[in-house]
Amino acid sequence: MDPEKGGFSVDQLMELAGLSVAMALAKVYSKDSFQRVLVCAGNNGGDGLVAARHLFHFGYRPVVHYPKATEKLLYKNLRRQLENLNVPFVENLDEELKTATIVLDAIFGFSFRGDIRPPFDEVIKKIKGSKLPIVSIDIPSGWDVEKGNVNGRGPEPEMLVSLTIPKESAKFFKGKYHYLGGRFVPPEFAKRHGLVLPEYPGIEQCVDITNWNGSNL
Ligand SMILES: NC(=O)C1=CN([C@@H]2O[C@H](COP(=O)(O)OP(=O)(O)OC[C@H]3O[C@@H](n4cnc5c(N)ncnc54)[C@H](OP(=O)(O)O)[C@@H]3O)[C@@H](O)[C@H]2O)[C@H](O)CC1
Ligand SMILES: [K+]
Repeated sequence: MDPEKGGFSVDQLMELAGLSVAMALAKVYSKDSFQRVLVCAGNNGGDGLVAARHLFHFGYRPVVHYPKATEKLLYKNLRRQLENLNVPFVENLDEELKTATIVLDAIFGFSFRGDIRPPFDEVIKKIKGSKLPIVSIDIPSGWDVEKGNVNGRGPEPEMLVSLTIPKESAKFFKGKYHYLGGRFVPPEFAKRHGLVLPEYPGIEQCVDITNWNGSNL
């Protein structure tokens, strides 16, 4: 456990974040019309792998493109969990984009810096070039964390699922649906850091913030 993270292990945060992403996606895109979810995961895209697992259990048929697999135990376990469900790990993005109904962008988050390096430059180019709706986790991949889609490098997703609190760049999001997930911020912590969080309805793990004007928006 890392006291820096308020006593949560990374696995815990990732599980809750990934669950909230799967739930948010499922609220907007029904499994009957959007069954085949192409999850594109970056080397740190653990929440994408978690979301893929939950989407499988919700009745979707996810496939995962994970071109730079991380060898840390946490990530190996997340892979094993998906393999045990026979969720395919796919290589050929061009082929998969022909049959997918939606893309879940779990490539980069708030630690993305500089120019997009291989193999993710191609991945981002391909998902951008497809006509499929894109759901981005936390920050659309390739976007500057603060300034947004600098030089149009990243996709313009139809849906954004911010985690814990919308990041600076979320104010540049022009898509249709904006949700917040990661329901684990202690109220005292939020108060100390001046974070204004929306209220989660009932027992939900995510909240629709499309028309909300709170922190960073
Ligand atoms: N956002 C939240 O509130 C939560 C996130 N959670 C989990 O946290 C990780 C995200 O971890 P983070 O380290 O921030 O990772 P990123 O997704 O931003 O990826 C960073 C790695 O990407 C590589 N990188 C960075 N810049 C580039 C670039 N220009 N081109 C190519 N690759 C780049 C870099 O790796 P290298 O080894 O290649 O240097 C970075 O390490 C995520 O898994 C979430 O699950 C929590 O779940 C909850 C809250
Ligand atoms: K992302």
